[in-house]
Amino acid sequence: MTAHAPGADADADDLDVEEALALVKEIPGRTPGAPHPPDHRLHATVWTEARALAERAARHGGGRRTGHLTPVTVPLAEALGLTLAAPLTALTDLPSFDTSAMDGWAVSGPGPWHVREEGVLAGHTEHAPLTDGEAVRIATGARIPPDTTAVLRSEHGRTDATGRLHVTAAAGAPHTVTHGQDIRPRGQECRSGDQLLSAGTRATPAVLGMAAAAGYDTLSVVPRPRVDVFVLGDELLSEGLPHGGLIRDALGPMLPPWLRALGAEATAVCRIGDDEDALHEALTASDADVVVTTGGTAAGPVDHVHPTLRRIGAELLVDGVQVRPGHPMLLARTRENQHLVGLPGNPLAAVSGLLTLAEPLLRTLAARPAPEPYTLPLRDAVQGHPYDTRLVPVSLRGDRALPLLYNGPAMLRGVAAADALAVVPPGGARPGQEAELLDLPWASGGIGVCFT
Ligand SMILES: Nc1nc2c(c(=O)[nH]1)N[C@H]1C(S)=C(S)[C@@H](COP(=O)(O)OP(=O)(O)OC[C@H]3O[C@@H](n4cnc5c(N)ncnc54)[C@H](O)[C@@H]3O)O[C@H]1N2
Ligand code: MOO
Repeated sequence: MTAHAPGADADADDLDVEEALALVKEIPGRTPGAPHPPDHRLHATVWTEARALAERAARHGGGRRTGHLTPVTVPLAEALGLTLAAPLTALTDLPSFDTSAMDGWAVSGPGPWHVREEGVLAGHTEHAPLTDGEAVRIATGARIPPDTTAVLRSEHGRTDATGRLHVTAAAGAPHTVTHGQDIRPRGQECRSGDQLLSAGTRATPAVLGMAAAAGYDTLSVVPRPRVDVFVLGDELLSEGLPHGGLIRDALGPMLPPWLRALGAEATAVCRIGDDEDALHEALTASDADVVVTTGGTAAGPVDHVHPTLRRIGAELLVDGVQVRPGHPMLLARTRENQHLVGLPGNPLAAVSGLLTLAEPLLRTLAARPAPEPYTLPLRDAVQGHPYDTRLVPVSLRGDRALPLLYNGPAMLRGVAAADALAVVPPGGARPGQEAELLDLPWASGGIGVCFT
């Protein structure tokens, strides 16, 4: 199975005549073999630079040097998945008192010991000091009475008929009782004021547990960027079968959970037809940090994104990217604290725009770390575009990436079965060639982790 099948054919169809000719003939004045983009595409941004620009864009908005949104304080349970805005500093010693690590007896000095009447339970307040030769029953986690020298585990001791406690033997030798045995001393894990985690750490379930243990009720975190999604197009149906030239909206159901996996707060999708005034109204009314539009990015008669951006005086930061699919994608600063990512309408082109422009922008606003870049060899050859980077859905099989079919701009069939998108450089890739991979969030983090 290779990528030279339905999707690749569809992608080849997408080349204009000038580009297609460039595949087979040299351009005068150029080094043989070195392709040159046609003039009308020179303004399109190189793919890697577009990603860097999207990351930097966040740093300019609102005069934020770090690029991330202003931190907020939230209850622990609401911090899951967010980034800590301040170091997590212990508010207490841990353990906060000397505790027993085992169920058994707190003992003082060498045995045998006289056992006190009352037991000691976890969470109870301080007990009277032990005297030398004395023991008291103790539970795991209970506060150690003063002058305890060790804890004897319940399975290592027995009381005789007179109530005295003795160490039992194993394999002929008595269990040892060393000084401090099975006692967790106060401050063993940390002292009050110790830094447990640095700012920038992601609040995982384990971090929430650590914070609670260290005395926190709330955490200072970078909030999720709020995203409004505007789906453009008169031809879109929200239910039922395609009919009469109308098709199902594939992006409305896909974008909010995907944006959430990228760290955003995206709830409602606003369906706007091919109506320039409605788009203008929705855009000027939005107070979201980021607006994501779908469709209407090209130069067709009802492609209203560019005219609307001009109308509101937005600054175009990226206007077309040298990537397939998705080359008409755009990024604009609509106002001081708001950006707009214009995703092309073709569904896989929209995915490409999501990973090229929305991911770096949202990651920076949410103060998330950039994913570690990695590569794998491609199992099969992938046909390249002459000038543009290609993003091709792949399935990860052991230590190889298998390029998937049905990777044309209008298709989701490939990406729906994929674990990642392979970055294929201009000119294509040979079998076995290493390709950079962009993981799909559910493949790397688990679907539950991403979308809760
Ligand atoms: N003259 C040119 N035409 C086109 C160019 C070009 O460079 N010159 N680029 C092509 C490429 S590449 C793409 S991608 C599309 C981008 O078009 P738009 O962003 O303006 O999107 P639309 O025209 O609105 O739609 C394109 C296509 O996608 C379907 N679509 C739109 N929204 C959805 C949705 N939510 N769910 C499913 N499908 C959707 C729409 O019906 C169209 O078939 O422009 C090319 N044209
Ligand atoms: O057809 Mo277009 O390459 O952006 O999806």
